[in-house]
Amino acid sequence: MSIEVVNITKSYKNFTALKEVSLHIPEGELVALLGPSGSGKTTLLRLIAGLEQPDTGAILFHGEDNTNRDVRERQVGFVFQHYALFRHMTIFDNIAFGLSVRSRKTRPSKQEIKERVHLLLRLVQLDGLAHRYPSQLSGGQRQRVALARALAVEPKFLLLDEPFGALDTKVRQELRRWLRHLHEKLGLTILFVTHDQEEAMELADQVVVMNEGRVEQVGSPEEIYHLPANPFVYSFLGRVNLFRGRIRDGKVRLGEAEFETEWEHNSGELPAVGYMRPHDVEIALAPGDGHFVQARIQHISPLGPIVRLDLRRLDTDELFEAELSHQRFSELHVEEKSTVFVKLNNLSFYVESPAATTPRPTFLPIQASF
Ligand SMILES: Nc1ncnc2c1ncn2[C@@H]1O[C@H](COP(=O)(O)OP(=O)(O)OP(=O)(O)O)[C@@H](O)[C@H]1O
Repeated sequence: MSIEVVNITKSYKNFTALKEVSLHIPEGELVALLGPSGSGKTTLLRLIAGLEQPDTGAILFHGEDNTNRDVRERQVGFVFQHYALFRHMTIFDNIAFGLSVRSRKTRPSKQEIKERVHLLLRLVQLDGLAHRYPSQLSGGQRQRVALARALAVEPKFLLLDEPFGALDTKVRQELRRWLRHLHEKLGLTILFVTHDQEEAMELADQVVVMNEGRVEQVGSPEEIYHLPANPFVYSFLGRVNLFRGRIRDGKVRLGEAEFETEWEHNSGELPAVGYMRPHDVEIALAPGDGHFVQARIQHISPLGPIVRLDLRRLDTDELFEAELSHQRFSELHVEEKSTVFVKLNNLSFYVESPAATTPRPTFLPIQASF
């Protein structure tokens, strides 16, 4: 079942939690809503589920308007961060709950319910635990029961709100792999909320990046990582260095480094910012071809598989980070206070749009040639 969110706005008193949000979630996709705390992810999920009503806009399931349908009519499966199983019920009864409370006309027979629950228990790899109570399971097992319970009523799609948020890293990783596998097996449309970019990148077919009640970008994990639409997305998806400079007549100057770009606006000189990931920073002991600037190593931190260097540019005084493999680091024979040459590689430039009329700045990514 596909989901269409059309121009939704939602306010609480005088606070606008969602601002003109539109989104298309194709049938069968595993989609992540990713954003910082307070960006509106849960609000959007609750509106799709029918737990809240939008001020304006519409929600369509498979092209059919569901905006005014109530939560039960929408046939959505939910799982929240805190598993919220019924503590006084066995695992079997928890999973069977949604079916056994149906009206007599639509309720399956006892035998059918039993078969379905056992099928689901096998699916979530918990067969044999039907007679236990939630307190006798681990956090990861409880969360799988919550998923089985959501699936029992054969929902049109699944909405998961930080489903693994309360679990430790190792269990989270296991459950992610398991959810991916489950999705492949069932082919169900799944929309899940996370503020963990690694979780979104690892699991999702499409990632929706949200910020301050708006959608900043929708794309595959590769697209949002390699072609971020604006500085917010760039910064949210991992560590990043910022180099501030100016653009004029298509040339960006960042301290002593100068870059040709395809910028064609005739708007005089404007501030431009270059973004660069720490793992793209190349360190050398002598300048080579390209854009090298000099920097002094302030601090060296060996961090598992990589070594992180904190550096200070000599031309602009800007601080930035580089991440090197241990092998490259040992080849360089550098130490704190060494001066090195840094290649400004793979920079993405953004200029705040001079024509922006909206209350928030729009950014124009520009292509540069090196
Ligand atoms: N019932 C409510 N009344 C008033 N404000 C609300 C209500 N629900 C949400 N908000 C506000 O709307 C904004 C968006 O909240 P929401 O829970 O959707 O964010 P989120 O992205 O899911 O954040 P988190 O990751 O922290 O759960 C927040 O500033 C929140 O305080």
